[in-house]
Amino acid sequence: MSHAFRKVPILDWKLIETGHKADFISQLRDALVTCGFLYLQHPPVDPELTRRVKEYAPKLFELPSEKKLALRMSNSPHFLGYSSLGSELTKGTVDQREQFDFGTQVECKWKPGDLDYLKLWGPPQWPAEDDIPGFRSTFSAYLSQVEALSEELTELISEALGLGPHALDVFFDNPKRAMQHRSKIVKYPLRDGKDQGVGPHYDSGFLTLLLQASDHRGLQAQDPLGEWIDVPPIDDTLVINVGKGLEMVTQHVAVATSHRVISPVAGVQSSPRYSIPFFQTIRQDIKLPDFVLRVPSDVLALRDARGSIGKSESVNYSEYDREPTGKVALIGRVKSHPDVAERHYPNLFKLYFPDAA
Ligand SMILES: O=C(O)CCC(=O)C(=O)O
Ligand SMILES: [Fe+2]
Repeated sequence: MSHAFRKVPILDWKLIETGHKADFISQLRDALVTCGFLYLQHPPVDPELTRRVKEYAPKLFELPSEKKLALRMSNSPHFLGYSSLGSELTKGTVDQREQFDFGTQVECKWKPGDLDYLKLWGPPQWPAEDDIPGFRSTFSAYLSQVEALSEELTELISEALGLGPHALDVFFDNPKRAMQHRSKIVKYPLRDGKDQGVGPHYDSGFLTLLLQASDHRGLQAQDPLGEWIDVPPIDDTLVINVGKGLEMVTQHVAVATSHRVISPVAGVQSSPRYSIPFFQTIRQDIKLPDFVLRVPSDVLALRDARGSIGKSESVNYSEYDREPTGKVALIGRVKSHPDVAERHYPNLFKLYFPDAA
């Protein structure tokens, strides 16, 4: 028997800042087990920085088309850059969104002869400073604060699972800041019908920290009974959700939840929706089944009391069973962005799109 969650829980970071960590951890455990989604209210990210990042989002898409296309993702073996409307697939269906993929700043370590997935991390394509003054430094400062928050959250999650605060360190490189986390700025334009902004999917890594950058509904999470639950924007919050990687290493105690975005409807809404997810990545070189955590039995009992998770139509990440995490991430990118794959990973492109001309 599974339980519906109906509403996404709201956790207040002020509990951490005012010495109520135990309460926060207990609410966190509950959210991880039952929902896999939560709002984090009053996150430790400078509100002024968040405000400026939100303000930049529409401006980025107002750049002239030729400037956007000069940053097209197919320039980049790292799958970083601009994707025009309709160029991305979720489970074979076109998503109605336009986006810029960025990441924390790293150099590409790949050299000829290395494994192909090592090419996945590398420098983002930034717009020219003159075209959008202050954007790069503002967004980089935001990413750095969200990255720090993601690190704090992984420690709290570890404690919520009854493990020491450092039990999840094994999933990150040392130093952590040598890793590339990804983030993107997404625009969902107005559509005429009930269009797929982004189709039902799970996130692949550990945690996603999402800033809803405009006042639109549209994001929905699927509860275990298959119902789509609204996750509307709430002021001064980030939406945090569990990815398939975290679910797997916690023996499915923390649950990855399928989610989607319905496009804003012309006539009902008057402007596009914007959002800014930050995807926390994990070390590229390990196979997750080799690193499953020894979660204590009282916490496993919470999972068992929750019951099984309903099957859904979402994209899944069965490759985790046999491939290192870096390869799983690369395969995910190949499936979503075939044009980039065709240019930079022709063998994988042929494997996943055998019918392409
Ligand atoms: O735009 C959103 O609110 C969610 C986007 C999302 O789920 C994703 O890009 O993985
Ligand atoms: Fe997602």
